[in-house]
Amino acid sequence: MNAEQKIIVPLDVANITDAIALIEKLPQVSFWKVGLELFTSTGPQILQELKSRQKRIFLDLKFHDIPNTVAGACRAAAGYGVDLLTIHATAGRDALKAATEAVQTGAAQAGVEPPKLIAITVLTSISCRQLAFDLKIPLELPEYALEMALMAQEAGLDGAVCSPQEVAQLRDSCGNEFLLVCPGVRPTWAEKGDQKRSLTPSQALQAGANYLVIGRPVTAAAEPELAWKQICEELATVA
Ligand SMILES: O=c1ccn([C@@H]2O[C@H](COP(=O)(O)O)[C@@H](O)[C@H]2O)c(=O)[nH]1
Repeated sequence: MNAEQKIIVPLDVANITDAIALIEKLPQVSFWKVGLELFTSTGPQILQELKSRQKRIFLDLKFHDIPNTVAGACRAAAGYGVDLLTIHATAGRDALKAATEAVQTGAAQAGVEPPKLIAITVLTSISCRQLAFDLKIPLELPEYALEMALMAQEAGLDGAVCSPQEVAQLRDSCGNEFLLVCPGVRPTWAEKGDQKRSLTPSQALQAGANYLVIGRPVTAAAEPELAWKQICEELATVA
């Protein structure tokens, strides 16, 4: 896989028209992420649009509910034939196990390949201070992220979502087969926005990420194609 194929670009737009415009503006992007805003607005129609263009799909719905409910949602989502699907690790061990089984059932019923199910460890918009003082978690953030990843791995998930700042530690502990997907990636020239635990694309890849989720540095750039090219050039130096 070349460096370009390791970048996932989020379609964080309000409607199908804006989504298609963005997909057509960036024909080089092979892996798109559909998140809460767009899926809530369009439903599965956007997945069909991406499939008709032979794109890979990360369906980032971040399920977080009781085991029976996340299992139902995972069965339905797996039936769409997407490549990656998310659940919050903090849904708990039983929910993670139920979700793992449900993606297999849902995909088999629909006759498609099951998605890789990956767990959100700690949102990249959360700082160490917020974890301690707002969420009252009495562990250091990297340690907590690792505990969440290990629980997900024990429950049978395929990987985790973590910030680039924790990816090296998770890679060491979870091994090379465990998928690690990093949002919160920022080239030196980009605004951080609400991302609190960033590294650059090359640093994130060198630290052990399988995939980088890079949104606004590309999609909100004055020239998205140029921003994409700059990121690919940076990654080519490490890949
Ligand atoms: O911990 C997480 C989990 C998911 N995300 C998602 O990734 C993208 C990041 O977009 P940027 O514009 O590059 O900030 C976005 O869709 C989030 O929902 C995350 O940022 N952190």
